[in-house]
Amino acid sequence: MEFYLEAIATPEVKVNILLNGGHNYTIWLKTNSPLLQSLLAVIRGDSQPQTNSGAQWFHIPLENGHSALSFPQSSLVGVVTEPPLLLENIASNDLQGTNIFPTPLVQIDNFLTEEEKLKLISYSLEKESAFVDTASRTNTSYHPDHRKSSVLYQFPEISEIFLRRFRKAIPFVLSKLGMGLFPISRIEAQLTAHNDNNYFRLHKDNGTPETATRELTYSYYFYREPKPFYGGELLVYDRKILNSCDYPSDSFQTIEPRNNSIVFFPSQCYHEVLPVTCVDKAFANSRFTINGWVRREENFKF
Ligand SMILES: O=C(O)CCC(=O)C(=O)O
Ligand SMILES: [Fe+2]
Repeated sequence: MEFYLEAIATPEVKVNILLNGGHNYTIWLKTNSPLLQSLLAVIRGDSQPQTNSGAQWFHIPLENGHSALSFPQSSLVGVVTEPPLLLENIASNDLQGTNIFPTPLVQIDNFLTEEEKLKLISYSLEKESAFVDTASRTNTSYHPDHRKSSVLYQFPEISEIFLRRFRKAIPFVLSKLGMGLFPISRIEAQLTAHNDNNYFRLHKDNGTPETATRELTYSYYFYREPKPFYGGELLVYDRKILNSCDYPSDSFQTIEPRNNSIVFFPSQCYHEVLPVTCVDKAFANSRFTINGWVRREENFKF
């Protein structure tokens, strides 16, 4: 199922520009405005080097163009943004001679109410016959055993329960992960079941042209109590950059699929689901998830 939203992340950001000498000015900018990107690039220290013609300048129209704020790039000391836009400090990581980037990750417990979670469980059990094998969509002759699980792509009856909570969490989650806000084109969601000896081998979620706009991966876990399976941990790997390509590093975090918890991480990070052991093999005793991806608008670049 795919949900189309206008943009749940704030479309406009309040930016307080801090200049040398203690001056500051507040303006409002769209999250995808080139001016905002340029201001952030200067703060990050990755703007173009200055040319012979002298210092580069910012010229910012104010009051519908009746006045302008002009200052050289070198006067920009910082910006205060509301909501917070956090910058990934790639440059300083390079300086330290490391090409390993720890994956930021957030897991939130008690994401839904107990009643809502129970409703998701009984809904999933009612729909057992509508679940399909994931193998046909994911496995290839090259990787015949890449994934084993079953999935339900349509579940309109319960999407609202989940989405209500999900929408609210996004700005907090992006800020916790150190990811900037982005205009959201859509949120994808699927309901999966991992039963005995089901797994999903190492992969990342945005590695093809069709999936390239996925920015944020999430997985919400729910199942019957007492916990009817073991295994099924999610391993999320740190990133290793070599010759501008990224690979999973040897280091990873192990996420216990705690009942009624949701985990978030950037879609560019490699991860895998370890095999589940579900002794009685009953569908009702599966490790269930609602999982998916938050996509940015196609033409938006960080
Ligand atoms: O079930 C999980 O914990 C993650 C699933 C996953 O990685 C995916 O569906 O792409
Ligand atoms: Fe994945």
